[in-house]
Amino acid sequence: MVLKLPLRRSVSLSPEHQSSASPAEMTGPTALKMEANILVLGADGVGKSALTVRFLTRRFIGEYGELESIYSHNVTVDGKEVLFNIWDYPYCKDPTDESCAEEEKRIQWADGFVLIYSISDRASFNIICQTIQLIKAAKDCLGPEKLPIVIVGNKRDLHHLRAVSSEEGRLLALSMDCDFYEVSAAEAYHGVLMVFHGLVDKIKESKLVSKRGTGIRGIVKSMSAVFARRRTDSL
Ligand SMILES: Nc1nc2c(ncn2[C@@H]2O[C@H](COP(=O)(O)OP(=O)(O)OP(=O)(O)O)[C@@H](O)[C@H]2O)c(=O)[nH]1
Repeated sequence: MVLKLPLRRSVSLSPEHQSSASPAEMTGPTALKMEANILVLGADGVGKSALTVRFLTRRFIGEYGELESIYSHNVTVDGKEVLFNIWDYPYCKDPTDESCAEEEKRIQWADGFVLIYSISDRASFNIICQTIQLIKAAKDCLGPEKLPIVIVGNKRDLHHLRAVSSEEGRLLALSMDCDFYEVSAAEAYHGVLMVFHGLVDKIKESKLVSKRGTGIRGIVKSMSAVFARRRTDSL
């Protein structure tokens, strides 16, 4: 069965869209809505569509066919409405492939990242680390700054086929300074909900930190201007 989602939408990667789609708590009387662009990445078949559809519709339908991979939907998080733009995208195996050339733009577009592997597929786990490096490089964030990234081990229900232990997932997340969840999109909604709500919190935090950073830079700049003026006045 192929689910027809009423919430599909095409999102352009043009610069105008990038700026309007960044997470903004718009001020003023008109709106107080936050918008979050989320890129869901992972190897083929790990459950990117299943996880996304589970979050947005609470349903698991088994097969996802050729669904378009961008969804926009309003969800209430902690009593506030958030517009989620969620894009699920397969791991780029061949960097010469045309769609891979857009990878950097997709990363720039995103405010937060959900990196999925399947606990029954070690190869899908092995690519998580390099995907994080790719994101950090594209976001020009190779230092200690924390990017809103969550690592998700999906298909937890397949414990008899487990190829990656929970401990390995947790350790990877710890070493990469990311959050970690193990879920089953097939079996439960709550874990999936936690993933996206947790990510929204991270996105909010990172926005606050960058705002604060700008604030401090602004204060330093204006203080230097004052002192420079005093020095010239006293000459
Ligand atoms: N047992 C189990 N199967 C799952 C789970 N999540 C997804 N699947 C199955 O895994 C298969 C792939 O799921 P998709 O959501 O299409 O995976 P995807 O990562 O979007 O796949 P691509 O679009 O091919 O990259 C489907 O048969 C799903 O039913 C899960 O939590 N447990």
